Amino acid sequence: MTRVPEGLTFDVNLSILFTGLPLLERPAAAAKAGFDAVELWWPFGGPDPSGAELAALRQAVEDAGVRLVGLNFDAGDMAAGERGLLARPDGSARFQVNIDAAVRLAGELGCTVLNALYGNGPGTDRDLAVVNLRRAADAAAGIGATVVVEALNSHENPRYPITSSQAAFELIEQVDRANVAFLADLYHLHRMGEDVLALIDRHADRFGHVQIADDPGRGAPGSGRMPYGEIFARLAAAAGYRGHVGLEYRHEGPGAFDWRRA
Ligand SMILES: O=C(O)C(=O)CO
Repeated sequence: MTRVPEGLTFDVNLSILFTGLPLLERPAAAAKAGFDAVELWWPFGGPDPSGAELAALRQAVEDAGVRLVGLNFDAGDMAAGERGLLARPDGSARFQVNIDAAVRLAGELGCTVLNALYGNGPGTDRDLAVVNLRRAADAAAGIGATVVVEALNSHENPRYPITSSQAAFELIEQVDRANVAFLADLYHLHRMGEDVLALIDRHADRFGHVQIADDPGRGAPGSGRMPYGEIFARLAAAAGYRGHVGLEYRHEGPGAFDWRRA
């Protein structure tokens, strides 16, 4: 049972929840479940989808009456384990093509958070990542959006080089753009042994977005051992962060959001 204080707003990640439905039916399912905001990993097979594909997604989001509040840039073949293109010499051209399409879609839907995953090694190139992040940030600035950098856990992502809040902060500092911030995915950080309560207390003002799941298992809050009652209380009290909290957990069958009613 998890107490949710006033002042926290949640959105549903439609790439990990409602996956039993076709993509275009998921925004309406989120609305029916009581949400007015959703987020997405890049949902297309390539970096530059057709106008018809983009229009269909836009229509589905608008018809459902929800707002897109987070969108990942194309991160390669996520189902095959790829986790971003930013720093990959063989993926950088694809990332650059995607910047336009992702920023355009985000702009049309009023989405102000764009997540750029770094890319798996071996062979990632830090300088390339910095160049690509600056390009993405400069394009995102044109629609008033922030680009976020996420740390993933190394148990599930053994070849992903950014696996701590500190590593993400260092990259963000190196990029040196006002609209580049940290995506605090509390599940990944907790799996890496970080003290997520202390992170919220000390660094909430550096968060551009927050995502949650419980650890272990990446299920709903309450399914694992993370102190979500306290996490929510600290997030609500933190002076620095007033954005959405993305529900990025797996759940099969009914009851995915019962923890909110508890
Ligand atoms: O790949 C993952 O696990 C993510 O959280 C991507 O945003």
